Amino acid sequence: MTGSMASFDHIGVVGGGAWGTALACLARRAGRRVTLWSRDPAISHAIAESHVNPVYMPDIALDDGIEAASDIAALAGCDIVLLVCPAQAVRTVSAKIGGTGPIVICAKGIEAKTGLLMPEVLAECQPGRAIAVLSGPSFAEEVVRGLPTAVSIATADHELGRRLAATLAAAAFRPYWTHDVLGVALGGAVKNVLAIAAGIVEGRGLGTNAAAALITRGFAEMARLGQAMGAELETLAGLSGLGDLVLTCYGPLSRNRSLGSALGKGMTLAGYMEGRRQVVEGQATAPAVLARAARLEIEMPICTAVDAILHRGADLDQTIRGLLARPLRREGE
Ligand SMILES: NC(=O)C1=CN([C@@H]2O[C@H](COP(=O)(O)OP(=O)(O)OC[C@H]3O[C@@H](n4cnc5c(N)ncnc54)[C@H](O)[C@@H]3O)[C@@H](O)[C@H]2O)C=CC1
Ligand SMILES: O=C(CO)COP(=O)(O)O
Repeated sequence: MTGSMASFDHIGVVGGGAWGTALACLARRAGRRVTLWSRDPAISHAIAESHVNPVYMPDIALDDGIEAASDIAALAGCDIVLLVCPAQAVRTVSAKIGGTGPIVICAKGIEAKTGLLMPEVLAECQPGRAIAVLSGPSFAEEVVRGLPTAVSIATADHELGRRLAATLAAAAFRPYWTHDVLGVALGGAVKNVLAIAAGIVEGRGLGTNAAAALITRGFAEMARLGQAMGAELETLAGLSGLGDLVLTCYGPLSRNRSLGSALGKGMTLAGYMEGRRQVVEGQATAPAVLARAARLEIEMPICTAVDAILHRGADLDQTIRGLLARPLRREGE
């Protein structure tokens, strides 16, 4: 089912970063009314009035007709709200969203202080409210440039999934829907940690064989944890899991991969992040993934290595040697 009968008309967007800006443009292309709130009012007003995001996407002309809200309360009247802030801010920001319409989580990560996935956080902050997760291989800049992109939208309610897909679909944007909320949220969170590892492989000059092995064995880690938590393998092997893993591990636009690449070239985490405003989700999510995996007794050697390099002062080359020297085993074990 497509067309106006099935769609929502007025879309609220929370967050004026790269992805919130891209989703606001997309929703305009899909023919919707769009109201965007950013915690930095200068950004939402520049998007609405000058069609540019001066901080997060300065070189790209944006779609017109996006309305700026100076108060998040203005989004209470929207039919749906896209929540597009960093994962670690989702709890605080979501508590301020009024109204009763569905909230579509577009952040990818795990809350560090609780180990909860984004839909689990929302269930605590907005109990009883319909929740969906939008995730998949989708660099914001390519979406704004109108390049073809496909994503997953997960929600427990099948009919809502269809409506959300119909609402956001545009000529070059193709959402698929699924009921596997946990699988979509988990895949998007774990891929960011693995993308840091892929960046290290690139920055350290370990070669393309190593990059392919990293993606494959990284996916095995994602699938092990995801299945133990109740996610479906089909989802993990889909756009929001394997699809986004491949994009961020190979795509130079990835901020997680770029951090890894800098670490691989010898830079420190603090040095890389200094003065940088863009979120690098894998940093905070790495320890949270491991905490969740430990509870289920799941081994995640690549994610463990990333966490050790980022947060435990582990030596990069020694950590890589350690991974390569792990006991040999049957593939698929
Ligand atoms: N950039 C991309 O290509 C994509 C990003 N995402 C996800 O979307 C989420 C947001 O990413 P981006 O927009 O790219 O990040 P960004 O770094 O470009 O922008 C982050 C936005 O969140 C706001 N923000 C930061 N802390 C906040 C707080 N405590 N309260 C309220 N607002 C706060 C910032 O002011 C900014 O508007 C992340 O979870 C990311 O993984 C998902 C798909 C694609
Ligand atoms: O999630 C993304 C694309 O799907 C963006 O990845 P980065 O956050 O690593 O830039």
